[in-house]
Amino acid sequence: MIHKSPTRKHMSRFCNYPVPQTPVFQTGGGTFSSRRRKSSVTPLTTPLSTTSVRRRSRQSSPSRSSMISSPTRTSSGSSSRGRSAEGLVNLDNVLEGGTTQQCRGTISVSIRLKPSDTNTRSPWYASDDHTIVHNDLGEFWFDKVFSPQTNNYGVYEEIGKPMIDKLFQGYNATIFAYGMTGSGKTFTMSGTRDEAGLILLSVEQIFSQIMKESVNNKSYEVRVSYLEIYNEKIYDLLNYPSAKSPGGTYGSFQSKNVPGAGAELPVRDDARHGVRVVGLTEQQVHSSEDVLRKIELGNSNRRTGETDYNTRSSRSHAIVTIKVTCTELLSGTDTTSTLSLCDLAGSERAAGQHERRKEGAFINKSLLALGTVISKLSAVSGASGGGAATPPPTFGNSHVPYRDSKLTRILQPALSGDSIVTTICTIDTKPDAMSETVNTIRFASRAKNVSMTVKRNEAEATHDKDELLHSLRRQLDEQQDLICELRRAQPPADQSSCEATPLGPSATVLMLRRENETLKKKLQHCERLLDKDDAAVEDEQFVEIVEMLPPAVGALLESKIQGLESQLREHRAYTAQLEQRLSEAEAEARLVTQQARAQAQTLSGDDGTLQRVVREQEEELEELQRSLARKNKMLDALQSAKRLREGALRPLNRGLGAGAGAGLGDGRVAHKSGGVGT
Ligand SMILES: Nc1ncnc2c1ncn2[C@@H]1O[C@H](COP(=O)(O)OP(=O)(O)OP(=O)(O)O)[C@@H](O)[C@H]1O
Repeated sequence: MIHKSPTRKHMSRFCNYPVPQTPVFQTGGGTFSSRRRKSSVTPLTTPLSTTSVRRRSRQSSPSRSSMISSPTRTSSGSSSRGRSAEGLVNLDNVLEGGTTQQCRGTISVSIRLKPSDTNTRSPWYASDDHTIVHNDLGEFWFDKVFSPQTNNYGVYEEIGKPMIDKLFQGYNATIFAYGMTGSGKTFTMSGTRDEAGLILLSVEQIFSQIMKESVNNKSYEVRVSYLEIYNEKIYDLLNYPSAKSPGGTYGSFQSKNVPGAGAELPVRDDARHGVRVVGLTEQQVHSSEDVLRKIELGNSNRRTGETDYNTRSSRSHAIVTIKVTCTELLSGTDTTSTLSLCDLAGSERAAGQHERRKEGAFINKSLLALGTVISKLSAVSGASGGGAATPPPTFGNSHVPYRDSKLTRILQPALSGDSIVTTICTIDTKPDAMSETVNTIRFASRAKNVSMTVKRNEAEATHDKDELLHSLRRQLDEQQDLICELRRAQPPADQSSCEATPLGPSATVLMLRRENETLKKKLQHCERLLDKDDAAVEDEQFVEIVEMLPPAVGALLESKIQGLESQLREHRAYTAQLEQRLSEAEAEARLVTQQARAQAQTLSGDDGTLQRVVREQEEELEELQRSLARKNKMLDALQSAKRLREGALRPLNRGLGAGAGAGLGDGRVAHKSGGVGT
């Protein structure tokens, strides 16, 4: 959006470069002041209030250093927050039942100035965080203007992070980079080895957010796809033949080696999903590293070549789509939101080389189609008054030529209100790029005028309830098996619990103990006898009696005592032997117990961990049982509702007959496909 219309003087001096249109927002022929425009046309990613912006700024700073190698804070990055928070306070959300169901506003547009590689003073410069100035053309106001000093992280914080936040609120989000060849689109989106780009930073944020949100019975699935549009043909960059032709571009495909790889993919209007690329692979990913590996693979497949402005110019439009599906386990509902990151090929003047010229023609044609679509959307928005106060128009597809190129067909859902859209327009401020820069500013101005209403994706019931139940039951069984296994592997809490295991070495110990007990009792008995005998022998009266007895009787008594003494010696020897065996058996038992403990520790880390694991498993088991009970209730309710509905519909169906139902279905399909046409 233009902050100040260029003066006549400026226009006459720069008549070779048609100046971007004046803003469409006018009252009684006059243009709104910049402050008025800021508050009336609100980008969809703008935070709700000043406080929320400031809070987010503080919260995001700790993660900054962890995400980039050189966390230098640019002056523009830090000052912009306060500035933007002043003017952009009204997001115009529609609230339904306390929850934001849709967002209304305009496409958010930013300009990024590429650092100059010469000492020549450029006529373009950023005068503040929202204004780009040309010495002669005047000032142009946008949601954000990034000075040449802003690094990729600064750009990500301003335009990438708010989009990820929206993604997790259930909105689709699209970021695309537009600009002339060599102006920094790929640098912004993909970054370099030293400086991560928007794709990497966004993916990291998505996975860190998933880590935070994966509690409270939510589970996430992330899928990635990557396509390119080269010479008006769509290719899957993740399903591609491996060999490159000499010269850096793909000359001929070797699809015979990889089935389906490298084949051109058609675009179709799907009744359920709208516009989609048929056959595009979506690969499941589990970490940001996983995504990056795939994107690197895709990048190596992307067609590049040398142009006058860029030694490694992207010769195709490339779109990375990250699909995040959140499943609420308790309600069994899924919400899928997609983030699309588009690195468009650069607009350029005619190149010398034939191949480059041909590619350039396709690139320019598709960018022209995109420009026309944006221009139409901008005009429709302008005609309806733009701004948040007036409801944005529903774009009749017949007015907007989406079908003029593959790029606009693919971007059609996003531009028709299916997604929050942010565009970053990169410009190279060197003098010989002047006409391309003016074109980019014109495109950006028109994009800034496009207002749209974006609906939040609705949660869908998981299709197969039986499958969910089955999987919960299976989990339950597995948990129970695991608990039993852990209990079996767990060593006894104390030594005496050896008895709990009737087999194995502890049974030997038990047997020996019992034998020992018996022997001890026998020994005690013998000792008692012996004690008696000894006492008797030592007893003076007993001795007197023995002496008084006839010698034969005395001798008999004495021999009895001696017999008892020898029996006692035998028992003592036997007891010593048994005690020796017992101590050996106990040593063996200790060894076995230690081994059992060690085994259990290997299984669970240590005794405490094992106990904890068992406890956690039990808690989880209880939770699953509760969840199962809730599911069962829900199923019952659904089934009874279904029966009721069938009961209610039966007389109606009989009245209408089968033909009427088929007619309704056909009518819906015809209406849908008619709606998508141009
Ligand atoms: N903001 C920037 N800071 C530092 N270097 C940059 C910046 N923008 C671009 N460059 C450098 O300029 C060169 C061209 O950039 P890049 O390849 O990103 O351009 P592009 O717009 O994607 O071009 P094309 O459309 O031809 O693919 C690269 O070497 C890149 O590293």
